Amino acid sequence: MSSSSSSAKLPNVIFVLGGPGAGKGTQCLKIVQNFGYVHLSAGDLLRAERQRPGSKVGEQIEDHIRKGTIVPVEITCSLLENAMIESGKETFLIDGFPRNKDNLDGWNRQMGDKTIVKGVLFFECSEEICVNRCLERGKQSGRSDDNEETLKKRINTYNESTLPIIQYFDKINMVKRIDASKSEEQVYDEVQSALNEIK
Ligand SMILES: Nc1ncnc2c1ncn2[C@@H]1O[C@H](COP(=O)(O)OP(=O)(O)OP(=O)(O)O)[C@@H](O)[C@H]1O
Ligand SMILES: Nc1ccn([C@@H]2O[C@H](COP(=O)(O)O)[C@@H](O)[C@H]2O)c(=O)n1
Repeated sequence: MSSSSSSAKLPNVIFVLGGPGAGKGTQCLKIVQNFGYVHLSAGDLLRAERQRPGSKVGEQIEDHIRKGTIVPVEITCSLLENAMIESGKETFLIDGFPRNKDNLDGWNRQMGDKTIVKGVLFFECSEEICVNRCLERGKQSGRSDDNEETLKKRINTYNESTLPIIQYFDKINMVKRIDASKSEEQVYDEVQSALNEIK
């Protein structure tokens, strides 16, 4: 992975991580409006690919989403890279990625020389709040994974596979912790301070 000072010409990336329902997508929308980043949600890209007529990996993606497990990085990273290229822009919030070691290793292989990772926004939130937010969202979202059974698996995947990735970034001082249990406005105040420090 390129460090923050390797080249001014490469696209800049901020990874956005946190538990399911922590509020990553909500805050990314606010950031886009005020900071001009392009928001790419790995989950949204996977859901769109799952629906795309003719997709060879649609069933595989659906299987992982229903089980709350992580899609192989070759699929997710290609979707991210294509979306980055199509946007024609140079600053990206990559939301919900890297979710496990396979994601991180795959990113480093495929994108490590093509991007600069500037930092990680970590939306810290209790399991209870995350689950409640997802169940509330599930009443309207139509998402096949916003239900109690899948949420147990998603939380398990988060604890076992994603937290170690956040800890890895923390050890190399790349993480900005945000208290995501607060109101949307309070969380966004913390987000702005964090982004100003990353820039
Ligand atoms: N600070 C907040 N306080 C209360 N509710 C919130 C807050 N932030 C987001 N929400 C609500 O919680 C739900 C989950 O938020 P959001 O979709 O942004 O989470 P996420 O981290 O992107 O989730 P996922 O990773 O599962 O896609 C949404 O219904 C959203 O409106
Ligand atoms: N890097 C990723 C991101 C997501 N997934 C799959 O999508 C599901 C929903 O993700 P959200 O970020 O929208 O909550 C997630 O549970 C995974 O099944 C993935 O495989 N890899």
